Amino acid sequence: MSNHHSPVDDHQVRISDSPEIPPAINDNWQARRELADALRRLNMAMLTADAPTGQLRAVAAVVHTEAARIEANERVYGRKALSNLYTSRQQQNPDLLHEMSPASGWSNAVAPGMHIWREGERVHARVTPDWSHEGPFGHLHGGVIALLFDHVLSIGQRMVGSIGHTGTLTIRYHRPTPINKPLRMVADVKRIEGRKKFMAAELWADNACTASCEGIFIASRNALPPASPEPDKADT
Ligand SMILES: CCCCC/C=C\C/C=C\C/C=C\C/C=C\CCCC(=O)SCCNC(=O)CCNC(=O)[C@H](O)C(C)(C)COP(=O)(O)OP(=O)(O)OC[C@H]1O[C@@H](n2cnc3c(N)ncnc32)[C@H](O)[C@@H]1OP(=O)(O)O
Repeated sequence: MSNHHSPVDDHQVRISDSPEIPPAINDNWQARRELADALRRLNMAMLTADAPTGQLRAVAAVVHTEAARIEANERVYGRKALSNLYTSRQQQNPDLLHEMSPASGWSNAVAPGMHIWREGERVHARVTPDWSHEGPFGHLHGGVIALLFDHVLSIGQRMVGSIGHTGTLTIRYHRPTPINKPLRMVADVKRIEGRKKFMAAELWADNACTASCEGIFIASRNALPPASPEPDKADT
């Protein structure tokens, strides 16, 4: 599982070129998306309903029972192991990051479900955080904003080669960011110096830029040079 020459390599992560969320890779992952949606709904219901104590305990018992049903299957821990499992079943390069990421994964109930796509030399993102991401009353948690920036910039690196680690993120919070409405993000690469990519991004709600971010991402020593014509061969 640790073979870094595996055909499944996170550095191959693709950026969509469509503002529409692509279909799940198969029916199993479609079902995972549906379960993640149900879990988000449950979480939101718990956070926003004046529910009686007995009802909350009864639902907790049911959910534990249902979780045990799923836990009884063979366990595969981590995106890499799961990707390798799918590859061994002849499904090419399943790109599970977009399903499993804690920032954008449609099949990860803790993610706010962000979609990222490329237009020209920029990446765009759309996300609608909700009450489960509240920080200041009625507004988005600053740490969630940092998560969204980190992820959009990380994916944006694919425009110019492979993905490197986040080295530094510098965020300026201009004004409180609303929740429960679609937010837009845009990111691009400002310059490349050796293994360092200098990136920038903005977060927009309606017609206001509520936060902006600069990020320095450091490519691995073994990564191919930036803007390689064959970025998919980048290695760890
Ligand atoms: C094998 C790693 C490949 C990277 C893979 C990364 C992510 C996974 C890949 C794909 C997943 C797909 C999508 C990912 C989606 C989300 C991921 C979000 C990204 C993250 O969530 S990722 C976790 C948070 N992240 C960390 O957990 C980093 C911990 N840290 C380290 O792993 C090292 O610290 C590292 C690698 C940062 C540097 O280590 P190093 O040894 O390669 O660097 P070195 O010292 O050689 O410096 C070389 C030049 O970078 C400058 N420099 C060094 N450090 C800097 C810094 N922090 N800020 C600004 N500049 C820095 C120096 O000043 C020098 O600059 P100069 O050349 O000009 O002198």
